[in-house]
Amino acid sequence: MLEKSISQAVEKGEMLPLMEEFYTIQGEGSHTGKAAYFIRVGGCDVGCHWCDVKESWDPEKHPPTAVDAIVANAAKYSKTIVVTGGEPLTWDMGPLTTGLKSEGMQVHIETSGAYPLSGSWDWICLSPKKMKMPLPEVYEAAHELKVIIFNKHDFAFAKVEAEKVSSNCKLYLQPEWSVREKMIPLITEFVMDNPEWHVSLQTHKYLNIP
Ligand SMILES: C[S@@+](CC[C@H](N)C(=O)[O-])C[C@H]1O[C@@H](n2cnc3c(N)ncnc32)[C@H](O)[C@@H]1O
Ligand SMILES: Nc1nc2[nH]cc(C(=O)O)c2c(=O)[nH]1
Ligand code: SF4
Ligand SMILES: [Mg+2]
Repeated sequence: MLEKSISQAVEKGEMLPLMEEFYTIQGEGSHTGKAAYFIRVGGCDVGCHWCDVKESWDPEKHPPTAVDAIVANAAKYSKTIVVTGGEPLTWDMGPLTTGLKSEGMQVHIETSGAYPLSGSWDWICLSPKKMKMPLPEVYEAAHELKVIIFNKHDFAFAKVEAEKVSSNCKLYLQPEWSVREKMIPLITEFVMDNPEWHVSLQTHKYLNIP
């Protein structure tokens, strides 16, 4: 394909910079423990200093891949698909989610909410970041709010963020991996004092799976 037609296809969400795809167990949040096929789309400019997938940030490092091919492949593995990144909402998620849903799949997203909500989703996990705050439409649509706890200030941030989501949105606190030993006791205490919040751990890292 010519370079211009590739960039036009990416613009329309018909091609996406694909970093990796893998069949594993959802390790985090509400669907922890569920088998799912992960589609990791490259490109993110939010810039979390503790991001565990920094290799995803530069979209130029990931080949533009036709959405039809991504869908056909994913269909072989699982009925549950998790689209993550990078920041998937950098791109138009319409064609990808239309394709996945036409195959009867349950389609979940992991997002910072920093860009307009595109695509149609069965489950939206919103993980807000102070550097680039979520858009109002993503707070409204989120099924799950997952706040990463890196330091004590993040508990106050979590409370403010919980005011912005719908009343039936599930609330999770997840320790930033590198400081988990320090933060887990604080998270435990906070959740016992504020039982509307639940603990989320990156269980895939304990299980040694992708
Ligand atoms: C890599 S991000 C990709 C999706 C999207 N950009 C986002 O941040 O939600 C997937 C999830 O991992 C979380 N995460 C990233 N690095 C982490 C770390 N070092 N410790 C704990 N959670 C982390 C993010 O907050 C997000 O919930
Ligand atoms: N097993 C597993 N579960 C996950 N949940 C969210 C992940 C992500 O990187 O978005 C992730 C991941 O990378 N692996
Ligand atoms: S928004 Fe997500 S992908 Fe982007 S830097 Fe933060 S954790 Fe990493
Ligand atoms: Mg991950």
